[in-house]
Amino acid sequence: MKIAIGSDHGGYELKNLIKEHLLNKKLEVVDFGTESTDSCDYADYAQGVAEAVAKGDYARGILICGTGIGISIAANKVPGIRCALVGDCFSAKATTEHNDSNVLALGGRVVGPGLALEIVDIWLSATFQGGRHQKRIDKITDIESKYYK
Ligand SMILES: O=C[C@H](O)[C@H](O)[C@H](O)COP(=O)(O)O
Repeated sequence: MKIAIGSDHGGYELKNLIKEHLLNKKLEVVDFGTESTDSCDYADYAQGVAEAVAKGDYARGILICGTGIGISIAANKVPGIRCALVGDCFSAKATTEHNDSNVLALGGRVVGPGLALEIVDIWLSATFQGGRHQKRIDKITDIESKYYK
């Protein structure tokens, strides 16, 4: 599985930890930046990762900023992206099973490293359940089509 990962300065340290964790699991991970803790703008990294996932170049994306909020808002502007901001294990499983989220957002200043890695593992290993959930995702896509021509 190919995973695109990106962060702003507020998520930089957690991003490195997650990257190392995924590489140890022999997953293919490509880092879309940022490269340091110097102040930068989360929208730039959200766009890079979200567009790469939407194009189909990567199966999943992971985005981290200070809270996870700004970077998830930005990612969700890219058509085809279902970015879920997650801070607990129950939601990590549910958002794959129910929302088929293709991007995970985390808050580097919110969740500790242990919980963050657990969330990533649960999110990646859960399976989309389809059925009634697919119908609901189709309705999200319908909303997108109304605004993005
Ligand atoms: O939603 C936005 C993110 O949490 C940013 O990481 C945060 O706003 C950056 O804040 P600052 O520029 O004060 O480090």
